[in-house]
This record gives sequence, C-alpha cells and structure tokens, in this order.
Amino acid sequence: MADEPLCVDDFEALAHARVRAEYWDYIAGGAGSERALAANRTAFERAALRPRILVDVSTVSTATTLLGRDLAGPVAIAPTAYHRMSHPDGELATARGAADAGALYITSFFSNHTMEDISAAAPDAPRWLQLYWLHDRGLFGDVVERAAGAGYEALVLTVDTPVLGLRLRDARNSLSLDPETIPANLTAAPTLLTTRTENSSAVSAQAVQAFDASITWDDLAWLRERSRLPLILKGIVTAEDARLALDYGVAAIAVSNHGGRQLDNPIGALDVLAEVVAAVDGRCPVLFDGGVRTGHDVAVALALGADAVLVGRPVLWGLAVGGAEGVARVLGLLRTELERVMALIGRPTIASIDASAVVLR
Ligand SMILES: Cc1cc2nc3c(=O)[nH]c(=O)nc-3n(C[C@H](O)[C@H](O)[C@H](O)COP(=O)(O)O)c2cc1C
Ligand SMILES: CCCCC(=O)C(=O)O
Repeated sequence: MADEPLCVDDFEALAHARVRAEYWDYIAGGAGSERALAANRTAFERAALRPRILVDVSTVSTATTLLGRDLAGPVAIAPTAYHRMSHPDGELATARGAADAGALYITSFFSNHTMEDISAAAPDAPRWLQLYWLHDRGLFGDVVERAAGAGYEALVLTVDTPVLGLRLRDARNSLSLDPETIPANLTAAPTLLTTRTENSSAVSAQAVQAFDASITWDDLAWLRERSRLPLILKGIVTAEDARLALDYGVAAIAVSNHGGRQLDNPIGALDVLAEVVAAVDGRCPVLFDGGVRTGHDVAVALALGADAVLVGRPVLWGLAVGGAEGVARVLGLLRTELERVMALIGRPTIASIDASAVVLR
C-alpha cells in the first residue's frame, strides 16, 4: 500500500488531511514567530550518535523503569489537550492505544473525557495526570484528591504556563471549540467553558479564565496536603529551577518548552537538557520532550541524560489516522526504530546509552 505510514512523519502527512484546518493549526502551531517550534527540531540536527562496534546486539531491550513502574520502553505520551479534535473517541482511544503499546500515558487536565472515564478505558495501564493550577481552588483540589482513586500514579504540574503563549494561528482563525471538545474535567465550572470568541482563540480564553498565574514554589505544599502521589514538574529549562525543584522534593523533572507553544525562544528544548541533567546530578529522573520524531531522537535525548522522553504531536497524528490503533502504531514505530538504533550504536540496553553515545556539533 503506497500510503502505509512507515515513520512518524508519514503519520503527520496523513493526519493533516483528516483534521479540520483550525484544529490542525492549534495542534501544529507554536508561539509567536514559531522560533522555539523550529528550534526544537534543528537542535536534533546538531546531535550525532557515536556508534560502537563488535558489541553483542543479538538481543536489544528497550525495557526501563520510571518511579518504580516497569515500562516497555522509554517513550511516553506527553499531555496534550482536547483529543476529540483529532478523533471522535478522543482520550479513550489514546488510553487504549497507550495500553496496547505498554507506554505511560500522561493525561492532560484539559481532556475531552473525564479522568475517571479515561482510566476506565484501559485499567491497570501506567497513567499520570497533568495539572494546570486553577483559580478555582475548590475545583482544583477536588481533581487532585480524586486522582489517586481514579488510578493515576503521579501528578504532573505544568509550570511553564502561567499564561498561554501567543498563538497567532489560533487568534487569526478565531479558534472556537465544538461542544464535544470542551474540557470534561471542568464541566462543574461552566464559566470556564468559553467556546467562541471574536478575533481571538477560545483555548486562550479558557486559559485566561482558568489558570492561576500567582502560584509560587511555596504553593506546592498545598498540593501535597491534598495528594500523596509523587509530584513531577513539567517545563523546567534552567539549572536554577532544577535545583529548586529538588529542594522542594519533586519526584521527577520534565525538561520541556511545551512544544514551542509558550515562549517564542530561539533555542530548542534539547539545547537545555544537559544543563538540567548536570544540575540534577542523578538525584531524580529527568524526562524530556520537544521535537522527538524518530528512534534516533530518542537515543540522542537518552544519551544527553534523559531517563525517558515524551511525544506530543506524533500521538495526535496517530490518533487522527487510526484511533487507538494509530496511537499504538506510532508508539510501536518509535520503539522499533529505537531498537534498531540501539543495535547500530552497540548499546543493547537503555542503561548503556550513556554520554559517550552522542556528540554535539
Ligand atoms: C495540541 C497540544 C496540546 C497540548 N496541551 C498540553 C496540556 O494540556 N498540558 C501540558 O502540560 N502540555 C501540553 N502540551 C505540550 C506537550 O505536553 C509537550 O510538551 C509538547 O507537545 C512536546 O513537543 P512535541 O509535540 O514536539 O512532541 C500540548 C501540546 C500540543 C501540541
Ligand atoms: C487551555 C488548555 C491549554 C492546552 C495547552 O497546554 C496547549 O495548548 O499548549
């Protein structure tokens, strides 16, 4: 079959043809002039793998462990909002696809199904819940308190989004949301559910209404009082903040520039990974996301010190193309590509992909 997708980029082309234009722009776009979005990819062009030879790679294993959980591989699903923009089954399909692939699924707080329904779609699969800190402490505390009972094993607080980045594509499109794409966890607060605005984006309006931009490090204690789940901070890009996060007892750090959707910075997420890894110095796991599209990219991020990587848009492409099966295929592709790369660089286990496996040009 001529258009059988053989790599993640093939899924992008197929998905583009299936997703409504305004939704596609929301998914694909970045902030401002989209320099950070572009830099996330070009950063990988400067990283080359250093193959070692005559190593026994007759057996290669991508198996790894994260916060005590055994995972089939080091590639997890980044939290992305509104999966019904990509497929009518939304996050329920994503959850099933992730479970089939044995991958960790970090569910976005802004999902089109409730966090309970998503869990029920694939019980027992590894799952973390991403959070945005809401103005409405009652609603926010309720979600946080429900997370453990709903089967989530960790909380991922996104810390790079006190306000939403300037998404020009969405503003130009006056991006509006259909009734089926409202955030299901927020239906108790209908005032947060703007679906249409003039000359701006409804997603941006929802963020303005919902997000509390006043929170600081000391507010983390409030979160801790409401849940004993391990806490991960997502969106750390400096050594200073990595050290502070450790002082505040986080379980892990996710290095991310939000897929180039927040600050319009000319530096890629990969360019700051080494700085954070050095500051953390092995004291907690470091996750990475931004521009990972191939098994080669995964190996590069691991060699630069990440314990696992997250993929955002590629999962939405798989979802748009083939629902749960498409999600599983994208994740499976990345895993088989990684296996091949591991054989070719003479590193048959995840632990063996160390700093000597990469050179930055
Ligand atoms: C459509 C879309 C929605 C997103 N929604 C969220 C979200 O709800 N919460 C969050 O923490 N990050 C969100 N992100 C950022 C992703 O978690 C991740 O950082 C980013 O997509 C990684 O880059 P990649 O898409 O190049 O893999 C979103 C990204 C996209 C593309
Ligand atoms: C109000 C939902 C924000 C989702 C998000 O994080 C993004 O679009 O990048």
